[in-house]
Amino acid sequence: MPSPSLLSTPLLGLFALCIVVFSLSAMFSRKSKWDPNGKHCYVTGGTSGLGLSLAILLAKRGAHVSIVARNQERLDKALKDLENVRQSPSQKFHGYSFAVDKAKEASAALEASTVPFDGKCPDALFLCAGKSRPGFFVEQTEELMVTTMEETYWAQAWTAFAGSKRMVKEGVQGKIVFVASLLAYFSIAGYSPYSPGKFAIRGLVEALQAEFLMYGIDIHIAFPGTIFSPGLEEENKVKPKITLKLEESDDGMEPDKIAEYLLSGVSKGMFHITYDFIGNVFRASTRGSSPGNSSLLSQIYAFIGAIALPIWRHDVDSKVRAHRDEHYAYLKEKKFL
Ligand SMILES: NC(=O)C1=CN([C@@H]2O[C@H](COP(=O)(O)OP(=O)(O)OC[C@H]3O[C@@H](n4cnc5c(N)ncnc54)[C@H](OP(=O)(O)O)[C@@H]3O)[C@@H](O)[C@H]2O)C=CC1
Ligand SMILES: CCCCCCCCCCCCCCCC(=O)[C@@H](N)CO
Repeated sequence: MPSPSLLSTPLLGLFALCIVVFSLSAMFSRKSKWDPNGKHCYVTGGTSGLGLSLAILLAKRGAHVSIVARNQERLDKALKDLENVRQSPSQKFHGYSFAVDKAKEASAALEASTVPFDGKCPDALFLCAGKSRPGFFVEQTEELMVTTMEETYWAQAWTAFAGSKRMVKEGVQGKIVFVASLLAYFSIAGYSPYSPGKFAIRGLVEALQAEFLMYGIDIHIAFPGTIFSPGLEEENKVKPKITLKLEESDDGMEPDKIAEYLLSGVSKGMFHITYDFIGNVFRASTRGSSPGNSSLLSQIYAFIGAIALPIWRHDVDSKVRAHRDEHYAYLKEKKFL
């Protein structure tokens, strides 16, 4: 039998090699961090939950902030919140009431936001607007299926559509930051009206990230887990019981915390932004060829995923099967059957 010292020599060598590779990749990937100070940041959904937290955080970091949402009262309230954290008299804060899930309105909102900046396009678009209305697939109507795609996918895609045309025409080397969800990596029972739109966002950004290298426009996409927001309270009122149960293993986080992680990911130049254990595991296990997903750390998360995800899948599926009788009773009660 080889002595322990002989065994440890190749192991030590491998360990040293890993450290060298890791340090070299860290050295070469070190870029200067993006700083929102003095930049015009445009935040859709900036009156509630993650969007509001992000708008406040950007204002605290010295950015000019434009927020967009439909409800005027909440816009006014959010603008007061921004005033409360003002860092300098030169900062500009504006609110615009538009429905960004419609192409014309998304474009008009962006146009309006350029007025205080001599017609110049914002430097960064943070696309937080979105809505979730969970439910069972067989209970959806044709209209609901289309509306939910608007509320999730188009609510972000139309702004990116109008924004990127402007950025390219004006030569703005800006940023477009999409907010998907963990449910853009996988899904669970009850999210058929929501997950497809978030998956579609992921598809769009994979194409944009590749194409916009030509313009120097950076694309980012965040994959938050449960956010304790007013939106979550609303969706939980209609969320199927089984969905609530399957979500229990995600602890959830306050919007302020997620806004910090999101902005930190953007500043560091991360493409797929995940920040918690579950997010990192799903990102690394779904990584494909997306930039930044092949680091040593990602390989470790992928290894954990290879073991943990089949176990989780088994658990989720057995909970759904156990729910079958209750679900049929529910469908009868709702007169679907
Ligand atoms: N809450 C959660 O658990 C999770 C949420 N997400 C995603 O994160 C993002 C933020 O969610 P959350 O923090 O819950 O936010 P909220 O649901 O609390 O707030 C949504 C914001 O978006 C605005 N908005 C929604 N639809 C439109 C629209 N069509 N046009 C203009 N503004 C719109 C709302 O204002 P108004 O209604 O006045 O227009 C509000 O400002 C969403 O994209 C959501 O899908 C991702 C993972 C988990
Ligand atoms: C190691 C592996 C363990 C895996 C555990 C995974 C449990 C995840 C459950 C689902 C969480 C859903 C979060 C996003 C919700 C969302 O986007 C909506 N609320 C929209 O508002």
